[in-house]
Amino acid sequence: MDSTFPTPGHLPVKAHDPGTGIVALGLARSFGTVKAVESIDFIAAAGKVTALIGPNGSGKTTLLLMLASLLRPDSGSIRIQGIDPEQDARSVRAILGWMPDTLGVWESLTSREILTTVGSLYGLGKAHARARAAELLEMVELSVLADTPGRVLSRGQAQRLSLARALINDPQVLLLDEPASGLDPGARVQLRMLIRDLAASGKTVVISSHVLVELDEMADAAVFVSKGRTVRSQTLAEAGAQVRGYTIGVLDLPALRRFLESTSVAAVYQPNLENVGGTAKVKLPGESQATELLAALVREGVPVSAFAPSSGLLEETYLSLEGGTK
Ligand SMILES: Nc1ncnc2c1ncn2[C@@H]1O[C@H](COP(=O)(O)OP(=O)(O)OP(=O)(O)O)[C@@H](O)[C@H]1O
Repeated sequence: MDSTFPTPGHLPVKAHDPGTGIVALGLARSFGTVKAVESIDFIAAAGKVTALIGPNGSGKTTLLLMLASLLRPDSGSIRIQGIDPEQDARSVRAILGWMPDTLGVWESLTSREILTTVGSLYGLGKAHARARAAELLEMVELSVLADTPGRVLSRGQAQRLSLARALINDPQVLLLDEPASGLDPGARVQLRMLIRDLAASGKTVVISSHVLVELDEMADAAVFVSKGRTVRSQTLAEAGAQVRGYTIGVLDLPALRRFLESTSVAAVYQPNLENVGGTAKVKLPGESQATELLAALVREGVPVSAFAPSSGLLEETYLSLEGGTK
């Protein structure tokens, strides 16, 4: 494929080294009369983590299934590392790791047996499959449960096994559907580090998730979908540069109000009931303006006790889109 595509920020750049990442354009897929995916463009670069974000029922899983060659699109084109899954599903599956939102575990098999079995399905020899299974069990910290049956795994443990399963063939492209769901806070931090490492090693990583704050720390770019359509693509740097709500906490609200009014910054004020302090909510055009405002407040002696974005970067975009798509 060799043409120009809309990229995050909508800059028409030469999209692609055709050998890398994912390029899906104009995708549509219906189930009977339900248009699960109506018009989705999705680009994910190699070496980056791309978030797929959208409300329930917006078509994320349907899109991932098409990218994974498990579902045929009614129309549109897909290239995974330059390969068309409709023409060559086998080659796509060989380079792809798929972590579904819920893992069907073979209940009587142990975690080790599940991984070695999947390994042999990918054509790994017995010894290689066993070694790879041991390595992955170690990586997702399931070694102690390696020989207990799948049915006794907790939801979080099953999620970790699912991730290990998705990595068995050392895939170049990883599709993760809600990977953090069911994980405790410690396991979420580990997952985040693991995903960053996988991207740093050159893999194309796609994550569908509702936990937007977590994606802020994990993703390089995001594609927002709603009602089966792509409604926005942006990099995290672009998200950081957009208008954003900030909450300023002060010990002296009248002093803050005087300062903001003198500099024509509009705000919504919320006084404390028991003292002269309170909070103000403001909209600022970007992170550098936020830095400047904070510095000016400190310089002017306004007693600031808190200064923080009112929501996460991606959450800000999500909420603005939600408002516009309802
Ligand atoms: N096999 C199917 N048969 C009929 N309708 C389907 C099928 N799969 C999905 N749909 C419908 O297509 C729409 C998109 O579903 P999809 O699962 O892709 O959304 P999603 O964004 O992944 O949702 P969630 O965030 O809740 O997981 C929904 O209205 C869903 O009911």
